[in-house]
Amino acid sequence: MLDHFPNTPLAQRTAPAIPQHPNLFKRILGLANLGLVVLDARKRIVLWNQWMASHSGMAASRVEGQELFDLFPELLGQRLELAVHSALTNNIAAHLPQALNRTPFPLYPSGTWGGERVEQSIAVTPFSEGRERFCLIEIGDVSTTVGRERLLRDQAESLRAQSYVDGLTGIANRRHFDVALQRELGRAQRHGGHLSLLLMDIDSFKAYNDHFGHQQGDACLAMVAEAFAGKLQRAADLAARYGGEEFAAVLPDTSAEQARQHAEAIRACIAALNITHAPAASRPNVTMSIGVASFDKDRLNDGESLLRAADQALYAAKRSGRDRVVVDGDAVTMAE
Ligand SMILES: Nc1nc2c(ncn2[C@@H]2O[C@H](COP(=O)(O)OP(=O)(O)OP(=O)(O)O)[C@@H](O)[C@H]2O)c(=O)[nH]1
Repeated sequence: MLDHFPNTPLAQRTAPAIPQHPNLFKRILGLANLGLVVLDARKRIVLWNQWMASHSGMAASRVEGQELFDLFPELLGQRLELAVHSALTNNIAAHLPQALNRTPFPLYPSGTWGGERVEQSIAVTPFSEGRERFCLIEIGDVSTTVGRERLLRDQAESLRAQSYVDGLTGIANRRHFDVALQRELGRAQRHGGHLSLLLMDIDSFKAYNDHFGHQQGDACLAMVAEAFAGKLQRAADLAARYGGEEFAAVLPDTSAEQARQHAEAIRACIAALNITHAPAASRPNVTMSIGVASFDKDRLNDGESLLRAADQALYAAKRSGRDRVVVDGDAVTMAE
C-alpha cells in the first residue's frame, strides 16, 4: 500500500488537516458512493448523506431530526430494527447480508424514484461520542452483484437442463434416461410396483442414410422421436434417445401387457408417418422394431438385466422380420 505520509510519526497521521479544510468531511460524505445514516440514541436521524438523498428522493433537511422508524414504518419488525436496537442498547454491530434482507429501505437507482428498489447490503455499527451513543448505518447498492448472481444461476439452470436433453431430437438424452431408469427401478424395488422398458430401433436405417444422406437421416430421426414421444401421455413416462438410431422409453406403473400395447401403438404410429424409405430397405416406409422388458423382482431387478432383456427382445423383433414388437419371454419364430 502507498504510504502518503512517509515522514510523519504514526500518532500524528490520524489527525487530519481539518483546520485548513473545514468542509473536507462534508465533501467526502457528499461524494461517498454508499448510503450513510447516523442515528442518535433515540433513533433520530442526525446524518443523511447525499447518496441517501439521491436514492430516496428525500433531502437531508427533510429527514434530519426525525425518528427513523417513524419515517419508514415498514422497517418496524424487520431485522434492521433489531440491529439498530442492539447497536444502541447493547453496543453490538451487525451486518445484514443482502440474501436475507434484500431491499429494506425504499431506495431506487439515483433519480428514478419508483420501480425496482436497489438491492441493499447493510452494516450497523454503534459508536460513542462523548457520553452520547450513536449508530452508523451503511447501505451498499449490491444490485449489480445480485443481478450477475441471478444471471449465473439462470445460466447454470439452463445448462443443467440442456445436459439432459438430446440436441438433435429435443427429447431426453441417454444421461437423463439412465437417471430416470435408476430412479424408477429404486421405486419399483421399494414398493413392488410395475415398471416397463421399451428399446426401439429404426429398421434398416443404414440404407436410409446411404440413400438420402446423413442430413436427411437426422431429420428422419427427429420426426420419429417427436412422433414416438407424443404417444407417451403420462407425465411419469420418459421418452429418450438411447443412442444413434435407437430410442428408449421408461414406463413406470406399467405391466408387460400394458407396455406391449403402448409399444404396438408406437410401432403403428411410426409406420403411419409414411416416411419413404430407401429402395434397399426391407419396407417401403420407415418402420421401427421394439423390444419390451418389465421389472421382475427375482429376475430383472436391476438396470443391466432389464436393458439386456429389452435388447434381446429387440434383437428378436429384428430377426423375426422387423416392424414388430417383441416382449421379453415371447416365443418368437425367426425369419432367417
Ligand atoms: N443420420 C444419422 N444416422 C445415424 C445417427 N446415429 C446412427 N446413425 C446411423 O444409423 C445406422 C444404423 O445402422 P445399423 O446399426 O447397421 O442398423 P440398420 O441399418 O438400422 O439395420 P437394422 O437395425 O438391422 O434394421 C448407421 O448407418 C448409423 O450411421 C445419427 O445421429 N444421424
